[in-house]
Parts: sequence; C-alpha cells; structure tokens
Amino acid sequence: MAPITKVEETVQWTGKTVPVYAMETVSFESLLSQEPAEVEKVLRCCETAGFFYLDMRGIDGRRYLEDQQNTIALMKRFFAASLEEKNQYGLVAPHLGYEPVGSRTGVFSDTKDGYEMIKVSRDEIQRDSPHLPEVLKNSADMKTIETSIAGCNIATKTILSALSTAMGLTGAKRFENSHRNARPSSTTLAMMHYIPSPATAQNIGHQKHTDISTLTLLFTEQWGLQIRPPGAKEFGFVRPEPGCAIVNVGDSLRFASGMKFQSCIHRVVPFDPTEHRYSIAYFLRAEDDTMFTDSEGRYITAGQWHDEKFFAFTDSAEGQAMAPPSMLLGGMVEEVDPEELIAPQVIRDVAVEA
Ligand SMILES: O=C(O)CCC(=O)C(=O)O
Ligand SMILES: [Fe+2]
Repeated sequence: MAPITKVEETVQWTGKTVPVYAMETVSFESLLSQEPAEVEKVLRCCETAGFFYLDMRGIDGRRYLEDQQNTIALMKRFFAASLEEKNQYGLVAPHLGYEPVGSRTGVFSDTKDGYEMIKVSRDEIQRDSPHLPEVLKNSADMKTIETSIAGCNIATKTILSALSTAMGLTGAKRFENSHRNARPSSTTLAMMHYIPSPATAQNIGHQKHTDISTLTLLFTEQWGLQIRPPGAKEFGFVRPEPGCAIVNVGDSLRFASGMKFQSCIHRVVPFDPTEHRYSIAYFLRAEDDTMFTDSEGRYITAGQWHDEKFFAFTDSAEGQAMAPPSMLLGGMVEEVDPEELIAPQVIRDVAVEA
C-alpha cells in the first residue's frame, strides 16, 4: 500500500503554506459490529498512515464525546489552580501525576515544551484512594475521570479487537490478550494544557515523537497537532473534526504487528499563539510484562520500553541526541526537512521586532 503523501489541502501558518493531511474516517458503530469492510479499513489505516479519525457521532459513541466535554471542563478548573496545588504530589510515576510547563524539550531547537499535563492511570483510578491532588480528589471529579477512562478503554479495545481479527489472530495471540483489564499496565489518561506561546517563547509546543503506547485516542477541538506521514518530508496539520477522535498507532503495536503497522511521527505547534489549547490523550498500553521485539531488535517487556522511552522524552536535548534514534521515533525512518526545528520566519521576525 502506498504511503500517504498526497496533499490536497493546505493552510497558512506563520506565513508559510503547510499541508493539512487527509486521513481516513473509521466508524465506531461499524467497528462495534466488526463489519468486514470497516475492519479492513482500520487495518489499512494502521499499515499506511498509522493515523485515522474515529467517528463517534452515533448513539454508542456520542456518550463518550460528552464524557470528554466534562473532562475538558474539569481540566480548565484544574489548570487554573495554583502551581502549588497542581504539583502537590509532582510526578508520582511516569504515567501518573503532574508535569509543569517546561519539563521536556520543546518543538524548536533550544526551547522547552509549552504544556502542562496531569496524568491519571487506569490502574490508579481504581484504587481506594488514588493519588490525586486535593483539587481533584472529590467524588464528582473522580467520577468524571473514571468515566472518561472507561469510555476510552471500550473505544480503543474495539479497535484493537478489529485489528486482531484483520490480522487473523486467534485465542491467546489476539492483541486484546496482552491488554487484559485486570493486569498492571501504564495505560493512562493524559490531560494537557498548552499555554499561549508567541513563537519567541522559550516554552513552545510538544517535541516530535512517536507514542510509546499501543493505541492513542486523542480528543482535541483545536488545531496544533502536526503529523509527518510515512514517506512525507514535511510536517502538516491534522484538522480537528467535530464528533471524531484522532487515533494513532504507537510503538508497542507497531512492534506487536511485526513492524507492519506505522507509528506515525507527530508533534504539536502553536497554531494560534494567543490561545490556550486543551487536549486529552488516552494511551492504551500493553500489560507491563508483555514481550515484543523492539526497533533495536531487543526482546524486551512493554514496561521496559515504556520506562526507557519516557526517560528519553524527558532527557535534555544533548541526552536525546545521544540516545538511539529508535527511542524517540520507535524505529520509524524519516526524511528530515532541515527547516523543521527552526522557528518559522514570522516567528523570528516577531522576535527581532520585540
Ligand atoms: O496534544 C496533542 O494534540 C498531542 C499530544 C501528544 O502527541 C502526546 O501526548 O503524545
Ligand atoms: Fe503523541
């Protein structure tokens, strides 16, 4: 199957014409019934772009969209709290807790990231007293988070199940069998707030990467996410589609598929430098002790892949440069556009004027 490099639509961003990459839309309703055409389609999406929209507008899916609206309201309240309140426990574990703005490298050279994030893991929300900052530790907020996680779990498991079927996997070999609900995993709900970042900012965006996860289910109503589909040189935007989540394959599923699936490279830039951007990413991850062969040819556990890659994410730019490139990009090969780490011209002009 040919890679997706065709550009039919563009958008103006910081004085440049940038692609808006077309992505296929998979129907959640049809996947629920394992309709053969939809099962084939989701397989094709994973083998080519590694990204697709999940249309959740039918009656089974729209309840999850409502859950995400409630989560966004919760996030806006949480992120408005003081740093002290938000950071009460700091980052308890890589998949649990709060990360302030600037914890990782940013999207352009010599910058730090431009987002803060609170992660609540699926395992943690089920504990009697989950580790949550006091501002969220009330029954209404905990219910909102729990409902959100449960809905995302059903949606991602539905996709995973269709992929097992499409790959002809049976019994214990099916992907779901390494994602059992009662087994420990680093599956988590990441709630992100990108601060307004004029491009002169030292804190800007989200560095380019592939996801550690099996599948990522992303909810955002705002522009900013860019992908570089396999075979494409340039980063281009993903249009947020009302009623649709954005789904991408992560490294773990790429490895489990024997490298047949694409773990697409992506990043986040400030589309509108004056706006606050909110996004919710559910990272469905394999059970910690699941084994796979990674991009370095090592036979390792999902837990080890997660921990090593998380360390690479949070390492300094110099440290990242020394790590095997497979860490940040899951072994995906890329043809780099030399401009991609340079703040765009308009941004630099602003910097000169300021
Ligand atoms: O905020 C977004 O739109 C994407 C975030 C992302 O790529 C991630 O958290 O892995
Ligand atoms: Fe990501």
